[in-house]
Formats: sequence, C-alpha cells, structure tokens
Amino acid sequence: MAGFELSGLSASFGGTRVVGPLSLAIRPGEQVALVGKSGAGKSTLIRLVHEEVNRHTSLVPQELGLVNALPVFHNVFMGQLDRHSVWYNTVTLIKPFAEDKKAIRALLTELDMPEKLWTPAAALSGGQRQRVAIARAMYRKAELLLADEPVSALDGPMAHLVMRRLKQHFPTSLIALHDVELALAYCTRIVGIQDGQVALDESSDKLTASDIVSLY
Ligand SMILES: Nc1ncnc2c1ncn2[C@@H]1O[C@H](COP(=O)(O)OP(=O)(O)OP(=O)(O)O)[C@@H](O)[C@H]1O
Repeated sequence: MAGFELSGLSASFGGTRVVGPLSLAIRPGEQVALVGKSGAGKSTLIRLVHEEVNRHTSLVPQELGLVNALPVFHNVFMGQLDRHSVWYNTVTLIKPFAEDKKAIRALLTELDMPEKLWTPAAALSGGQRQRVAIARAMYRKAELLLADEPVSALDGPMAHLVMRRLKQHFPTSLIALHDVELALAYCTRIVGIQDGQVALDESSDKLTASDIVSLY
C-alpha cells in the first residue's frame, strides 16, 4: 500500500489540542509537501501518520536517530534490520556481507558521500548526518516516504540533489518542508498546516510561492 486515507487524526499535549481532528488522504504516486510555520503541527502530523501506516513507510524523522558509535554503513543497514534474522544482523555487526556493502555504497554514491561508508556517525557534519538518515530510508525501500524537514541542514545544490533522489526512490511521499520553493519544485501537491488544521490543499501547479506565504 503506497497511499493512505486517514481520518480523525488528532494530538494533544497537556490537554491542549495541537493537531486536528483532521483527515488526510494521499493517493499512490502523489508527492505531498507539508508546509506551515514553526509549531503549526507538521511534525506531529507526520508522527500520527507514521503510527497509522508504520509497516509500509520509510521514515526520515527530524531527530535523525543515528547511532553515533556505529559507522555510516551500519546506520544505513538499520533501514532493513526487521527484514533479516537475528543471526544475519549479528554477523553484519562484525563482518558485513558483500552484497549489503555494495548496495549501501551505491546509495551513498547517489548522495555524494561514498567515502564516508566506514566513518562513525559521530564524526559527520550535520548535513552528512541528514544524508545518512535519508540513505537509511532509501535502503528500507518502502513505497511511502514520510520525511520531516529532510534537507534542512543541506546547502542549495545538495538540497536539490537530495530532493531529486527522494523523488526517484519513492513513488509516494509526505514531506514537511520549510523551503517553499523546494516544495513547489519537487512535490505535486501542497498541504498547508495552520494551528493544527489543514488551511490549504492544492496541486503545486496551481500555486505560486506567494499563495503559500499567507500561511506564515
Ligand atoms: N512533546 C511535546 N510536548 C508538548 N508540546 C509539544 C510536544 N511536541 C510538540 N508540541 C507542541 O505541538 C505544537 C506542534 O508542534 P510540531 O513539532 O508538530 O510543529 P511543526 O509544525 O513541526 O514545527 P517545526 O516547523 O518547528 O518543526 C507546537 O505548539 C509544539 O509546542
């Protein structure tokens, strides 16, 4: 299942509702950008969707969740931990299999950092760490991508490269993006969140940046 149709999505903290109740449906093949000002509820909504459709997703959370003491290889390999036996995962920790090394090196090459394959995550820059989390999501190979500000630590050209790769790897996606130009360039649909509600839901080709700015 690549798309989803969810209703009654809502979240509260300390008795204050911060998202919903709202409905969100994404058809297979849609790339949806979630936009809106800081605190509008985008991360919370992505978390709610992830809880509902967990098994079918590749997730890039804002808190990247890398294991600093492990090399890049193992951090990316984690994208498929639940697809292998305990025996396979344990052996991989000590002596990775050639086919996994090849596949993960290829992903890192796509993200312009193949030379970091054996570098501990602790020794990476913020932008490199973000690309490792993206490689982990790609390695997972789910049909649906859920990503929360996946290019926030990347410079312009690298942000474009990563957005292109995400589009190539995932037929369907829901991506929180604060960069409106990237949202319009790489996503087919824009969903604007304001105070935890959907305030805009339109095809990208019918919108300009100034239509979206009113949300901020
Ligand atoms: N763990 C938490 N405890 C209390 N309040 C929270 C918690 N997580 C989020 N909130 C509140 O929920 C609201 C929505 O937060 P959320 O992180 O979803 O916003 P966002 O649109 O993703 O913001 P940003 O663009 O800054 O990441 C905010 O008012 C925030 O303060």
